[in-house]
Amino acid sequence: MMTTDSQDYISRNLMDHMSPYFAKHNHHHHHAHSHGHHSHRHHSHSHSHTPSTTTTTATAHKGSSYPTPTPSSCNSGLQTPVPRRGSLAHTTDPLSSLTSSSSKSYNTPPATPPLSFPQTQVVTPGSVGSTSTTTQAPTATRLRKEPVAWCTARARIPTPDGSEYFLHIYENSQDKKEHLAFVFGDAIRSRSLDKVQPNETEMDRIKRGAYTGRLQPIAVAADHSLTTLPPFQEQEQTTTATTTTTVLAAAEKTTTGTAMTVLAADITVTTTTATLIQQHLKEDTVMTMAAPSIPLVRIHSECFTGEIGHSARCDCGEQLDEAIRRMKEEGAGVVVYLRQEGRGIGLGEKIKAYNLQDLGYDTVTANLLLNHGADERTYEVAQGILEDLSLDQIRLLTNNPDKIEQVERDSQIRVVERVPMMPKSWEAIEQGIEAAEFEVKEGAVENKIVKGKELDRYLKVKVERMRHLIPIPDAL
Ligand SMILES: Nc1nc2c(ncn2[C@@H]2O[C@H](COP(=O)(O)OP(=O)(O)OP(=O)(O)O)[C@@H](O)[C@H]2O)c(=O)[nH]1
Repeated sequence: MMTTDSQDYISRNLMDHMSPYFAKHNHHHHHAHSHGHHSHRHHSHSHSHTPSTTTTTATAHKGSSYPTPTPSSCNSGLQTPVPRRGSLAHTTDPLSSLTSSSSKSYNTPPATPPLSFPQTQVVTPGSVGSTSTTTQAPTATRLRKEPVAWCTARARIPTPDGSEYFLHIYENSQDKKEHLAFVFGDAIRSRSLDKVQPNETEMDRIKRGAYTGRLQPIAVAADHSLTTLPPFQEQEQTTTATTTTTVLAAAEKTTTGTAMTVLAADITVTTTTATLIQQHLKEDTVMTMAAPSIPLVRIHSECFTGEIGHSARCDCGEQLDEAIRRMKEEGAGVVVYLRQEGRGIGLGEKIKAYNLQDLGYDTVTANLLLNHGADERTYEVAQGILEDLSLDQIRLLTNNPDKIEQVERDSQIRVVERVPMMPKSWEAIEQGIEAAEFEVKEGAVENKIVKGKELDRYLKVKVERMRHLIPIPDAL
């Protein structure tokens, strides 16, 4: 799936072809390190996260009496010492004590990111490949201090049809949940994951997924001790590439003091250290990169019932499946999976809301009757994840205008296109066919579509009370 499309993107990592542990992936990646020039945006940590402004919010309803119902988420063998890079030990990062351990538990996230990012980063507006956009980023120069979200681990997930994606695990500064990103295609990289951490070894990086290409099995000793890795070799690497896109002039200092400079037009990337330099690195190469297309993104909120529980009360499972199917089809894209169950009220409260819905209250009113907002979700973490993936221009799969507004708010992220998600059962109605006859497209995991009276009512309320942009079929 990701043989051609992924080349449309600029490789954001300098570690391609790295060491014999990686299967050489299907193409010449290139090493125009674009992290530094990408947007480091200002983020106000001080503003509180107001609930959605979409609808009549909870406050007006708190404590009110119930109105009349109106129908309508190991390796003990890794002891063998792997040569450590002395230069990496010299860090001024005050957070280094938090960061050197590769056995950090994801369940106890630090209050601050594990990596020292430059204290202030001047961002010049615009980005790589900003050619075919309809919305322009603000022109003001922005400063930001800390990232909101950072990737702690990543691994390849093969899917039944033979395609695959990389699941990224994120920690963040806002809550203690593990939010996720399903990344399709090889070109979309996490800046925080790729950054070299103090004292880390090659194996540390492999364990947390900070490699490019694909891992391949190594000989494991009978006692399961780790086969000795060849010594790490530091060398200077210069990669030259030309690009047809406009690349911002930028400079970045990593935690190790590595200077990386990206110049416009003819990009010359020079690193003196930082990356795990491959012994088998090819000679300098020159290649032309196409302008990257704008990636498809789905910002999806957790829904246990709809995704795991086969519920026909909502179309959440179908939406997740459809988003993944489309990204497989395009060979690129990201599903940002936020642990905001029940529009932020949590599974237990959503279950209570379902009882009220069975009494006839609609999905919005049921939330309000439980003293919750109609929608308590926030999108700062999603913004942080998109920023970490260097995605500031996106095509967003959604029917929800509130989501678009919130993801763009106080950020340079721009939704350059909204890609609608028509519920399949409504699509069937529009096509004048039975839901059973609806042809589920190749690549979908579920071949059944969600349908029923409850779903129709839920969808209608989203249109009527939550501004969702889907046409209600005439037959309803
Ligand atoms: N409180 C509550 N939450 C629900 C209900 N049904 C689904 N959800 C949650 O709503 C979230 C999905 O929100 P949706 O409004 O379907 O979709 P959206 O993400 O806002 O909009 P789209 O991008 O257009 O799909 C998930 O967190 C679900 O758990 C419900 O009846 N009550």
